[in-house]
Amino acid sequence: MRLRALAKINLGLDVVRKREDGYHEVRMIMQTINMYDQLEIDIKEEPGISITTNLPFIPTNENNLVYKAAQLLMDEFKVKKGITVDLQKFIPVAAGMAGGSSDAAAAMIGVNRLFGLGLTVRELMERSVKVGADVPYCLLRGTALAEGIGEKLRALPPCPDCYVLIGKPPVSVSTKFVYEKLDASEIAEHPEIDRMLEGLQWHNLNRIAEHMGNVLESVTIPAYPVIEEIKQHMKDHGAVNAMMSGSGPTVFGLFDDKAAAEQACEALRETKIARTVFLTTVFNNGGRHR
Ligand SMILES: C[C@@](CO)(OP(=O)(O)O)[C@H](O)COP(=O)(O)OP(=O)(O)OC[C@H]1O[C@@H](n2ccc(N)nc2=O)[C@H](O)[C@@H]1O
Ligand SMILES: Nc1ncnc2c1ncn2[C@@H]1O[C@H](COP(=O)(O)OP(=O)(O)O)[C@@H](O)[C@H]1O
Repeated sequence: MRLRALAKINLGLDVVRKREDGYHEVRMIMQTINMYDQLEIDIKEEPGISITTNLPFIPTNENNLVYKAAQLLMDEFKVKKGITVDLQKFIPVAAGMAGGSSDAAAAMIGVNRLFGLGLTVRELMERSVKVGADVPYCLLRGTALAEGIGEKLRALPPCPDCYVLIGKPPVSVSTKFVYEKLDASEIAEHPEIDRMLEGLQWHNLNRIAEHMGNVLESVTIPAYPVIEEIKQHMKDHGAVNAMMSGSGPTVFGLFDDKAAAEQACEALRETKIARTVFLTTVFNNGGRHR
């Protein structure tokens, strides 16, 4: 069975407070984009989970989020057989795009279908937060408000169609490191998530873009100033707005004009400040995972 694991960007990311257990309560506007990893999942007679991948530096053992997600369901339902998973990664790793979380979500969809477990997407979402805070959203997809640690989700009116330019500098960022460095009581400026919600309600891309903000930039950008350079480059080349996604270091720029987006993409490639440069669109089909 072949499945696509789609990447996300955070159109807005606010941190409300730090909890006793170290996790942070957030208010985020999530958006799925048309950039994806591909999973080929099949049943094998012998028990166990065997993972192969095109990237030599990511784990193929129980540290892979695909392994964790599949094992969670296979243990609960006492599945006797095993699975093989071939994971073709195209989403940048440790980039703030939820690549691993989305692979985990796809693995849960796959195991549920292959073994006929009969769980609804909602039931998978409830279990998936154990694998990672972003996994429930990766199961839901589309435009959504995420609260709690990211697992309390409300589907929102879809983000207006637009072009999304991705630029990832050649550095990797650990989500844990960024949250640990953030002082939640000292956030200078909180993004106006409610204004963004209005923008979505009115289907107004400019209104949404105007209020984009990510409090984690205050940790990641001082560590990697190249992020600011990429943002500025996108804005100078016609982006309606540009911002860091999640804990970074990936920057995305939103464009309402295809020609401008293509020119900005070419110009960013030429600078070589970003290693991965990719032009895509927002994904709003929702519904069925394929
Ligand atoms: C920042 C965000 C924004 O969408 O995404 P990424 O940059 O990772 O893509 C998420 O909040 C990341 O979610 P996710 O990557 O699933 O987090 P987890 O694996 O559950 O947690 C990794 C570490 O981040 C911290 N963490 C995570 C989520 C949260 N709400 N508060 C936290 O403090 C915890 O220290 C945890 O040990
Ligand atoms: N399926 C997976 N794909 C990518 N990384 C994974 C996966 N499973 C576990 N990891 C580990 O998780 C770390 C962060 O993964 P990733 O999901 O790409 O980060 P982010 O959520 O910031 O985009 C990596 O450094 C990698 O070692």
